[in-house]
Amino acid sequence: MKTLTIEPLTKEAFAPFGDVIESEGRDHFMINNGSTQRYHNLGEVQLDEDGQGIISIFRAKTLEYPLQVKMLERHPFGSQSFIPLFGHEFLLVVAPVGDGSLNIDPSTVRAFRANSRQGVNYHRNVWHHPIMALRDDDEFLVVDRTGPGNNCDEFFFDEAIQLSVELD
Ligand SMILES: NC(=O)N[C@@H](O)C(=O)O
Ligand code: NI
Repeated sequence: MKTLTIEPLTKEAFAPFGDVIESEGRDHFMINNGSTQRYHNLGEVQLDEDGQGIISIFRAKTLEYPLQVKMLERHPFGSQSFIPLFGHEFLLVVAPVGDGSLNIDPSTVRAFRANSRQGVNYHRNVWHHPIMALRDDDEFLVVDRTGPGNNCDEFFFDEAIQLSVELD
């Protein structure tokens, strides 16, 4: 069974999948008469012409680890971001957009661990596992798309991929 190695989340490593939302090491400029640093345009909100951007909160239970990754999903009509509200680390499993077909090469699947000050923004059609909290009832601010059409494709692997992780 393929086992994923969990990589630390960095802007560079995650670039094929989307944006890392963080202030550490990022450019900023002063606003509000010098009282506030603006870390500008950290992520791109992507929408189709019929979509509407919305803000939600996800309260997530932890999954059973080690996790058998059986499926990934993608959102063809818009990006989806997850920003932790309680400052806890969380896990990501992703795969690149590929050729656009409803298929994922298991060798392209990667896992990342977000530190306590990072969020992510999955770009349109980037394959990802549904939110994987590492604390029960953890909460995430979610910016994504609502509108007509089915905005969630799922792909199930012939053989599950193992994700082992040390819980806090
Ligand atoms: N289904 C839903 O809104 N959540 C997923 O897209 C997810 O990535 O957690
Ligand atoms: Ni999603």
